[in-house]
Amino acid sequence: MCYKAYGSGKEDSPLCDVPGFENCRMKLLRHVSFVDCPGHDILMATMLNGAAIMDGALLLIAANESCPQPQTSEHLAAVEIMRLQHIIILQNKVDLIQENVAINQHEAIQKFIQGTVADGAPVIPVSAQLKYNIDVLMRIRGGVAGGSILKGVLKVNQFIEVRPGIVVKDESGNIKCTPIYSRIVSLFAEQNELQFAVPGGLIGVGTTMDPTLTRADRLVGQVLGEVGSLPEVFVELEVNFFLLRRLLGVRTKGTERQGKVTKLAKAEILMLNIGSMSTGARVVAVKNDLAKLQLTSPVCTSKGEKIALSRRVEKHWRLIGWGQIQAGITLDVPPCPI
Ligand SMILES: Nc1nc2c(ncn2[C@@H]2O[C@H](COP(=O)(O)OP(=O)(O)OP(=O)(O)O)[C@@H](O)[C@H]2O)c(=O)[nH]1
Repeated sequence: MCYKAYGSGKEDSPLCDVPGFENCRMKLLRHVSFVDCPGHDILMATMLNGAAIMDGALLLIAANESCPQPQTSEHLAAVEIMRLQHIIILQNKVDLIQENVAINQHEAIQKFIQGTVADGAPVIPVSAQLKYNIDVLMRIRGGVAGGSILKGVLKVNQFIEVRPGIVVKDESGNIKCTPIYSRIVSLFAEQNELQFAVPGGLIGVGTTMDPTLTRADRLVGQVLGEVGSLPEVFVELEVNFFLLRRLLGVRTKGTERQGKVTKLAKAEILMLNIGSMSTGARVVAVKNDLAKLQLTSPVCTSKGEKIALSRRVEKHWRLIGWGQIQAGITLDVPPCPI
């Protein structure tokens, strides 16, 4: 799936301009409204009223003045009070200054926002009057997924899916998942832009996904890979397990037995770590070293994978053992629509 921003004059379902999809129509998902806030200090209350309904802010800084100006500090304070977390800083009027002045001011801006809610926000040099870089601003960036590659190669322009994707419960309480389909638009390791990425280290995967999907760690523990290559999505696992004799890292006095790990009990709740996914699980059956575990959230994994088992002991999740997936119940995943 890909996303594009158009002015409100555009038809609701324009034709897609991605090569290969020219005959597909796009679907209108969201309207974005811009509210102009007065910069002058006597109009601060008006600015605050406006900020109360906003999801994000563009903070304009004039490039031909020193930074910070008193009103800029005040506006940034308002952004903090209103807890706006999506901020883009625009260094405007760059047409009026030399490049070295712009670079010096960029550094001053970085110093100014350090430790504030705007720390790490992109600073884009623009000229509103000459429309310089306005296209960069208008290009809504897709979501970025971060993680490590377990096997294979990821390439720019590759079509990918994320599993389990969007998980919902239907009216009867049954879990349903819909994988997210997308395309890789960029790959990063540290600050380096890559054309392809291989296992080892942390990779940032820029995608065409709606950024609200990747925000606030919503996709943590999900698995990303080439369309059609990912393992199944499980809602129940059958594992053969091994329990530790004692809890690790717990001090026990004398011959006290507090630290002993007791057997798994039917209906007890455990926490499982499977790959990078943590999920709760209810023990539905135990026989010798085999246990059936009903998962609180579905997990994309495969038979043979190792899992860590934790139990809540005195308000903390403590490692009590590990296991290996033998079998399980999988969800029917709807086929890729493309
Ligand atoms: N040279 C140059 N002038 C600009 C640019 N952007 C805005 N201006 C000028 O700056 C002046 C102020 O612009 P406004 O858009 O009224 O600024 P504002 O921040 O909305 O001002 P308030 O409404 O008082 O908050 C105008 O004369 C604009 O023409 C730019 O990129 N380059």
